[in-house]
This record gives sequence, C-alpha cells and structure tokens, in this order.
Amino acid sequence: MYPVHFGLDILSTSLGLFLICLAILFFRHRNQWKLPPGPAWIPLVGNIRELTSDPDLRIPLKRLQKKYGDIYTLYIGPVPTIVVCGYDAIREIFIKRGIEFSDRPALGLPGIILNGGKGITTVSGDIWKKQRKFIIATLRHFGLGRSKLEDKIQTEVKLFLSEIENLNQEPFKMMKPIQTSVGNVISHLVFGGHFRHNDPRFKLMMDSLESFLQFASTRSLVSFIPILRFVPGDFFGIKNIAKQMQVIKDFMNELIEEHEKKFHEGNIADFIDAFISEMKKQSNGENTMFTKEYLAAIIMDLFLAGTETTSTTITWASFYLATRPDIQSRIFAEIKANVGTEQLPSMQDKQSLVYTEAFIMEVLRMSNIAIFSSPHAPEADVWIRGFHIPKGMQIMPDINSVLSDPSIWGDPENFRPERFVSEEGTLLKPEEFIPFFTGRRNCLGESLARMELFLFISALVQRFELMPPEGETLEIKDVDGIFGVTHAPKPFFIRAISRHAKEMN
Ligand code: HEM
Repeated sequence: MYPVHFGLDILSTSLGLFLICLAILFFRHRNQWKLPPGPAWIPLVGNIRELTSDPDLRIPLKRLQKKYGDIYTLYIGPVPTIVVCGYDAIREIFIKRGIEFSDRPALGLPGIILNGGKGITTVSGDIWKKQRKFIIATLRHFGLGRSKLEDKIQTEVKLFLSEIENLNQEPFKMMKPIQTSVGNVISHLVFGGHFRHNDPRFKLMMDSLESFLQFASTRSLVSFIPILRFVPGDFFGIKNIAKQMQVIKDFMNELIEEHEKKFHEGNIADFIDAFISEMKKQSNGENTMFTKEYLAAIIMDLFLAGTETTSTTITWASFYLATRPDIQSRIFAEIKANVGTEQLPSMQDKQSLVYTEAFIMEVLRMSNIAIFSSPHAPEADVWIRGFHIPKGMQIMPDINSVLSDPSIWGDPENFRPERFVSEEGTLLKPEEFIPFFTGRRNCLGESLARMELFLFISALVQRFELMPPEGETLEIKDVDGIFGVTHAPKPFFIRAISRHAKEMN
C-alpha cells in the first residue's frame, strides 16, 4: 500500500504543479497578448470537448465561427490556436499579408516522429524558401505540368484500369488500388521508376504511411496532448508508430543508397539524382540543407502529402459517381462525344470535357479533404484586426468555412457540378475555390494533383460504370465523416461494370 500511496502523491503533486504552471502561462498570455475571443478551455485538454461534440467536425467549427466571429482562439490540447474563417479574413491574412504568415508552428509529436523538422511541410523561414524553390524547379524539370509526366501518369492509369477489370465486377474498396497508383506517380518523379501493385516492399511502405496518417490525425489523443507520450507502455501506440516510421525511413534510405552507387553527373534522371548532385556541389558549405537526412525527409513528405490527398479525392469521386447515375451518364456522354471510347482521355481533351472537370471541382469542394489546411505561424509578433498575436503561434485556416459558405455558393449542401459551368458552357474558376489553399504556402503539388484527378477519373468513367453492390444502396450518411489528416469517407464497397463487356452482351 505505501509505495502506491507514495506514487500517487508524487503524481498528484506533479499534476497540480503542472496545471498551476499552465494557468500562469495562460494568464500571462492573456495579459501579454491580445488574443481573439474563444470558448473557455480546460488545462491540458483545451477545447477537445467542443471539437468532439459532433462526429462531423464541420458542425462544431461552424458553431464556433457563428459565436466568436471569423477569427477566434481555440485550444487544441494545450496549444492555443487562432482559427481563421471566411474568404475575406483568409485573403487578408494569407494572400495580402502572406509573407508574414508563411512559417509553420513548432513541431507537434507527429512531426517529431516523422522527420524531426527536416521535410518541406514542417520547415520555416529561409530553409523553407530555398527548399520549396529547389523542389518546384526540380519537379518541373522532370515534367510537372508537362506531357513528359502525362505519359507516366497514363502508365499508372492503364495498370489501375486492369486491376479494376480483374475484379470481374466483384464489389471492392477504391482506396487500396488508387493509393498504390498515385503512390507510383510520385515514385516516377522521385525514384525514376514504379513498383508492381503487389510488390511486398512497396506495399509495406504504403501500409506504414497509412498507419502514420491515422496516428497523426487531428482527432488522435496524442496529437492533442503530446505529453501522453511519456505514459509507460504503449497505450497510445507511439512505439508502434515509431517502428512503422522506421520501415518507411529504411525504404527511402535504401533507394537513396542505390541512387548514390549509380550516380553519374551526366545522367540526372530523377529527383533523388538532382538532390545528390546539389549535395555534392554544396558539400563544403556550412548549415546546408542539402544532406541525406533532408533528402529522406523531403521524399517522405512528397509521398505523404501527395498520396493520401489524391487517393482520398478519387475515392470520394467514385462515391459520387456510384450514387449519382444521372451525373455519371452525363460525364460518360461528354467523354464519348469528344474523345470516343477507344483511346484514353488526355490532357489535350481537358478543354472540351468541361462538365467532367466541373464534376472534379465539385468533388474537391464537397469532400473538402483538407478542412484545416496545414497550420501556419507568423514569423514575428503581429496585429490582426485589433488582436496581438505572438511569433510562432499556431494559425489554422478553416477551408470548410469558405467552401461551404452559402453567400458564395448559394446551395453549398447540394452536389451540383453545374455551379462551375457558365451559361456559355465554359468552366468557371471562382477565386473562393481553394481546396489546395492559397497564398505563398499553397499546395506545392496542385498541378500534379489536378492532372492525376482528370486522367484517372475520366478514364474510370470511360471504361466502367460504377454502382453500389447488387441489392444495396449507398448514401452520404453511410460514408461521411472520418476526420483524420484528411476528411475521408468511411470505407464503402462499389462495383465497376466494364462498359465494353456490357455492350458485347
Ligand atoms: C487532391 C489533392 C491535394 C489536395 C486537396 C492538397 C491540399 C493541400 C493543402 C490544403 C495544403 C496546405 C497548404 C498550406 O499549408 O497553406 C497542401 C500542402 C502541400 N501539398 Fe498538397 N494537396 C493535394 C495533392 C498534393 C500532391 C499530389 C502533392 C505532391 C507533390 C502535394 C504536395 C504538397 C506539399 C509538399 C505541401 C506543403 C507545401 C509547403 O509547406 O510549402 N499535394 N496541399
């Protein structure tokens, strides 16, 4: 008994002291800074109660915006966070004053486990500027936004279509095959090659990526309360996730070593080669970001940022196609009239496939996969609309508040691709359409993602008719509402009926 009591005394005293320190910090914050208003919070867990008050995260966020206005303070665990809602506030802060708000806040636990702050997505200041410039220039060199890359994507589209064909109309979940396909598009750019859909090494790496993303989700308890990592044992799965991250790091390091062995300055074939070349040029410089550690972290970021996002969007698209046969028929009719059914749609066809592109935009708007974008931080102390916010404080743009704003879209709750088509039949591109966010730190892979979405989705509709499994119905209430790193649909089954086989019967 005694040792237990002793242990509890120490624990309760430490906890008490910790809470007092937090309270002091809070009142110092309030006095020192003039933070925007927000709901009362509980030390350590912050506003977790408000954020989890509805399984659909968008509902409490709307409630908070209504009560506290377009800029309010929310405690995510113990971390004070400024939430920015509505297009006007987002434009004012992230576009007009973008230079001041392009940093990232200090790393949370997922970032520490992921790359210790060395990848592109988590860095700030000068390192971020140099890295972003290098990555964009190098990816462009290897075809980003050009026909060179289109050929590589089409290779993956064909493999994806034959995977679906091989299912012989059996019900399947879209996420797995599409994840491998878009992961392979990144592989082409980064490693200069791709992996078979059943390659065990690639599969292990992709599964580990998925586990990491689930762990890093905004709703995982340790993301809210990083101090929980010190709880003995592995109740929160942190050791397990660190092990999975090691699998990914080993995979990346093996590929980097293979590239180093074959490296030839006259034959720079992919992103890794280009980075190694720069590493050699800068090997004498101090504080260089061209090191093997940075390279591994950047590649990991490109996989993480480029795979889950695109595959989740295509999975949402397959849901809307399967549940809205009227829309699916209209897309197919457009493809049939403008491209035919023999050759796959290409980027050249995009201009004539206005309704197909409008459908993709509506999927991006409705599914709204990056609800909180990524956190930003001011590079110095700043004033916004009369509030005084310290350097480095976490600032979250609420993208959903823009993509579902009735004053912009009229009927945001309805899935209606026509909203992106003008009376003259041309594609409308409203500036408030910001699924890739906006400003200086917007999505670095937007042009790649939009190319992939167009080529995969148009080919899917050209070759297959998607529908729910036989005798079953599928509705938005069945799939809506997993708010992890992305807003993903709950797993669901669909069937793909080959249009060619249907015609032959
Ligand atoms: C439908 C697909 C995608 C969506 C909706 C999406 C959305 C986003 C959003 C909202 C951000 C945060 C921007 C910010 O911090 O302000 C972001 C950042 C980023 N995205 Fe994407 N993304 C997609 C696909 C891709 C792809 C294919 C790549 C591959 C290269 C990629 C690479 C990145 C990177 C590297 C960043 C961090 C940029 C930085 O910190 O400077 N994304 N994306």
